[in-house]
Amino acid sequence: MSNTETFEGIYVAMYSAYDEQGEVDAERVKKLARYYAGKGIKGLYVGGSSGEGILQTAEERKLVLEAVMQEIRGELKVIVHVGANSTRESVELSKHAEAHGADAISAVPAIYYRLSEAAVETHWQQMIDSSNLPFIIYNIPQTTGFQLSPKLLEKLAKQPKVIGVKMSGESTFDLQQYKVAGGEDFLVLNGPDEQFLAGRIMGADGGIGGTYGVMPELFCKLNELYLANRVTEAQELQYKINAVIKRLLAYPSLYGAAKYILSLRGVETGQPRLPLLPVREEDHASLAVLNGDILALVAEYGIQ
Ligand SMILES: CC(=O)N[C@H](C=O)[C@@H](O)[C@H](O)[C@H](O)CO
Ligand SMILES: CC(=O)C(=O)O
Repeated sequence: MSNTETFEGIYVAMYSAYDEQGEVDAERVKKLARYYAGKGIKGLYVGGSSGEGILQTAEERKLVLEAVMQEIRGELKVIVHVGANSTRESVELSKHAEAHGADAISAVPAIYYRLSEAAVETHWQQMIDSSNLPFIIYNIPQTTGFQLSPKLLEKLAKQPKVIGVKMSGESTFDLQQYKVAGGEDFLVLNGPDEQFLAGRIMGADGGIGGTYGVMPELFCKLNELYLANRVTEAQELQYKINAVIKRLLAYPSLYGAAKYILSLRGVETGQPRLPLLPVREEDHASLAVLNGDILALVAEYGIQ
């Protein structure tokens, strides 16, 4: 099977799961992974922006991945974000991911230092060389400040292990250029949830998203409508999804809001870790309304 066939589809960017003291809670991680396993998605993206990987120690990140693998290995594909500020730690996490049966690794460039393209290339290359897992570049220039050039992508993609890019930049033209630069079987996963449909039309093979976690069913449906060429209905659903995303983004903390919504469904994951702000008590009531509206949309689309 080709890489794109193997990995295309909808990936929930999984949130962190902490106990009430803010410690990683393996049981809660498992429960969260189990919740998603029943939703028709292709897989999970573990330890990315939504998963707060860069706010956790290497030991905590390992614990999270191990819990996920114990719970849903073989049921869902698992792409694990192993990017850390030091190459050394990223390599350690890559090896751990391979040892525990993850399906692919992925990484942002290192942050803080303004790194040259050569430095980022070396950083990624060490991870690629340290395991036999497929590698998916994570391009998110608005948070890292690093803009992946199609030239570097093309160079990296020549290696069989470099199978794709998670494109969180907002230009769908850049997305399409990555698709071209990567070649025939290069996987492009859409980042901005607000333009999933646009990304798909411009060449993405699926998506990984931070808001999918509160409405995975709706993104699966949107993907289905796209695949069935029902573009008008797909656009209508994307608009409805975007109204939800706009409401989510109006809170001081996207992940705080999303995690609170999950708690209303019986899936407890605690608060995000500082400096990401916790959900405010004064927002509980409006988040309950938002949760109701999401569930009504899911019902409207006839999804269980
Ligand atoms: C910049 C950023 O975090 N992008 C995420 C991943 O690509 C998205 O999934 C957003 O969380 C989402 O589109 C909401 O704006
Ligand atoms: C938002 C996203 O895709 C991530 O968690 O990395």
